[in-house]
Amino acid sequence: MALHQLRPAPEPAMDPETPNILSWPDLGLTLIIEFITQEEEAALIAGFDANLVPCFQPNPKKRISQHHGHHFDYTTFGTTSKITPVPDYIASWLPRMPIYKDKGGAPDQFTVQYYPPGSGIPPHVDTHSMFGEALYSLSFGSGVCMAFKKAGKEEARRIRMPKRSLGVVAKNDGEEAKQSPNSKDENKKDKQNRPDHNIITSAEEKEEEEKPFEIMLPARSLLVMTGPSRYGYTHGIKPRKTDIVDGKVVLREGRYSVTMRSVRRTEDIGCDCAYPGVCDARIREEQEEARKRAELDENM
Ligand SMILES: O=C(O)CCC(=O)C(=O)O
Ligand SMILES: [Fe+2]
Repeated sequence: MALHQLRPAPEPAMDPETPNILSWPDLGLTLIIEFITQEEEAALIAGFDANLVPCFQPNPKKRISQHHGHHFDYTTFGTTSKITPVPDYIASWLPRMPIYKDKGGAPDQFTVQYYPPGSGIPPHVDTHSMFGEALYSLSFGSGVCMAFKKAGKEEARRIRMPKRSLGVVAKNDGEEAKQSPNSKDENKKDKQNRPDHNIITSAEEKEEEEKPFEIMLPARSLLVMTGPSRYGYTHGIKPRKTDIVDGKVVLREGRYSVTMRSVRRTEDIGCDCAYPGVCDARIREEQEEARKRAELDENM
């Protein structure tokens, strides 16, 4: 993302009692610095590496993901029926996580990803209907700038495009190298390297209603997205080799993250957020109504 396309990041609020917590209350965004220790970080890296499929030859330009707990489904952007145990290198610090009972409760879906320098993840909104409100991202190995953009007309249009979202198979964005030692099926299904979630690619991002801004996520920090940042903004990582941190160009290094979500129970599936334009639940309802209307018209 060229610098001129960005707006300055909003200033975080800081409580002198907890200087390691930055928050953007208007966005529902919280960043906890040094959430895990260096030892926990080393254990996470060792655990991830040990979990790589033997002889797996990763594409050095693509990110690699591993799933624990409920497995992420790259077809529906929800979860598969597969559940595997959460490894100790994650379970050990989980009790320290801030849990919001009214925002989905404790996470039970864990995606660990490795981003080689230069790689990223396209701007997207994680599926509203499938996961609880609070989304967590723990960064380790290295930091990275994450871009946020208020979803506008363009995002609403894109999310309605066939094969881009709403539980239909998405097109290959060539971004992610998938390997999961736990599931050959997932690898097969994901052969085409499907993007995560409701992807809004940047290539045709023309009409910028509000420019994106970036926030630096340092190694060992925990980002929590709720409210507007979860439901009404896209988040993503621009594929590039450098970031600007405190006005200085910083070379990116390999970054890992654990994305944590809580899977909504069947009776809770749905969404009544304030962002119907980019809400898969509302769009599905909208499309269902349109289909019924068309059927009625046909029968008249
Ligand atoms: O790597 C990250 O911090 C975020 C990944 C993400 O947004 C996702 O998996 O939905
Ligand atoms: Fe995401």
